[in-house]
Amino acid sequence: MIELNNISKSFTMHGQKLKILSVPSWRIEQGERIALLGPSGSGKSTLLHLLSGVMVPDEGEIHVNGLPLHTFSQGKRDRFRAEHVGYIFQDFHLISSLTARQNVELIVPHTWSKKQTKDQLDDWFERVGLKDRQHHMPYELSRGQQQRAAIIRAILTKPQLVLADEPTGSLDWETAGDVMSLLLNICETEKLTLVTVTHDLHLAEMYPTRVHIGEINEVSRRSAV
Ligand SMILES: Nc1ncnc2c1ncn2[C@@H]1O[C@H](COP(=O)(O)OP(=O)(O)OP(=O)(O)O)[C@@H](O)[C@H]1O
Repeated sequence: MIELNNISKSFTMHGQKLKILSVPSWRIEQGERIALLGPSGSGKSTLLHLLSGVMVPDEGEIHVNGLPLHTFSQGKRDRFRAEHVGYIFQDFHLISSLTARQNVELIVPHTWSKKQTKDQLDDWFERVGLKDRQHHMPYELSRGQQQRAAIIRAILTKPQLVLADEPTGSLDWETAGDVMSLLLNICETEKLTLVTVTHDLHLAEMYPTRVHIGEINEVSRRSAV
């Protein structure tokens, strides 16, 4: 379970301090799959950065399965992210000089044996429909295929939290539906907690839970009035 309490976050731009987030309380249950909606600039990505520990709140508390993320040093937050968070980006962030499989191999925990690694990767590339393309370079893959490889990279270690920021934003509508459905199915089967930022109301309909940022962020609620 993830709990946010009395969170605030401001940025200073051109000497002016601007409050972006004011979240009195938000609770995400283990295994929930949430589409996070809201207009551009309403703080959705900032909220994901707080959940992943990329940023810290100015005030307030974030607990992830009991871990007080808001008290962690940057090094401890980096380790937390590496161990407990899977991140999916709009533009995939695959390393262009490595094959799809090598990109995934990069995050295999050192505790996994060679056999466990081979079995897991064989299984996942088959499950996402990339068995025949896993040894191809990213530029040899379609955008949808690249995102499928990026999804394996995000979920392979069964992180406590999967965060996806516009994961289908650069895909055509049909591929977007397929990729979103794959991501949702994997998180349901593996019981992973998923928070996805999307602008696409149609894709958000696929999610069991939809949250408009105005429901949790008092700043964007005020600015929407
Ligand atoms: N590091 C930063 N420094 C200064 N301002 C920032 C920073 N990160 C975000 N902001 C500002 O915070 C506000 C919210 O940004 P954020 O990216 O969280 O919005 P968003 O809802 O994800 O928008 P979009 O849907 O367009 O991606 C914007 O006004 C943005 O300019």
